[in-house]
Amino acid sequence: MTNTILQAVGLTQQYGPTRALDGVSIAFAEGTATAIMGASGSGKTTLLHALAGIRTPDTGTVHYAGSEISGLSDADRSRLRREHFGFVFQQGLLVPELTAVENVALALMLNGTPRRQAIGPAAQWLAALGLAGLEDRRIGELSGGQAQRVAIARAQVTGARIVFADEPTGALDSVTSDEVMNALLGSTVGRGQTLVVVTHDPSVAARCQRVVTVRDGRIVADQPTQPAAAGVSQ
Ligand SMILES: Nc1ncnc2c1ncn2[C@@H]1O[C@H](COP(=O)(O)OP(=O)(O)OP(=O)(O)O)[C@@H](O)[C@H]1O
Repeated sequence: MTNTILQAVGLTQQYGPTRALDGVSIAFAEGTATAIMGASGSGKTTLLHALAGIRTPDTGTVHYAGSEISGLSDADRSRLRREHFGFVFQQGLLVPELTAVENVALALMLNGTPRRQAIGPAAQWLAALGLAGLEDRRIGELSGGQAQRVAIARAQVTGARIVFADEPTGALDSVTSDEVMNALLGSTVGRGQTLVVVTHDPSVAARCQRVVTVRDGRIVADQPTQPAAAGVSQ
């Protein structure tokens, strides 16, 4: 029996005349990778933000590891996000003035870890993602795929139990996209953690165990992928 780590019930979100979420209920089993697909404007990012506690929906609840997060104060939700969740976006939102290892260490430092204790684990994560030797490069001195792997290391260094990714391969060519997905899957579901990834790319979705399709703020399909297609390779 798999554990449900995240569960949303009845999420709605209205932006003026636009119903971005229209009664979405969904649960995620721990240790699985789920792709969220759908046309532009269908509500994918709004759903991801509601699930991750970035934004409180108008109505509905989100439970993480059995506790309701939708009712937490902003400060408590921020702490929960920093300590339990990791984020990877299309543009990695890395700090260009800092080096690769400093960007990763920053996630730990924001949680109160002193810099000298943060650098070691940050360097270990970079090495695990194939970036040994590039620790002291600034972000502008890395390729797009390398920078996304720095973002994955930053999302994971705090021990995040769920990684939320929004178009993590959107700016990459197909070979680099595949490498980044290998890194993302290997560092999450490959270690028993959970991945929720918004993507337009069917080849990214095919690497996940489950594909959820959103249209007009509703889930219109929720299906497992072919077992042969899904999978984790390092
Ligand atoms: N802050 C906002 N204010 C007003 N409308 C918004 C806001 N955020 C999103 N919307 C609208 O809500 C709908 C859903 O947006 P959302 O970003 O969730 O879609 P999406 O499926 O992620 O799209 P894309 O694939 O283009 O990123 C869209 O019609 C969008 O214009």
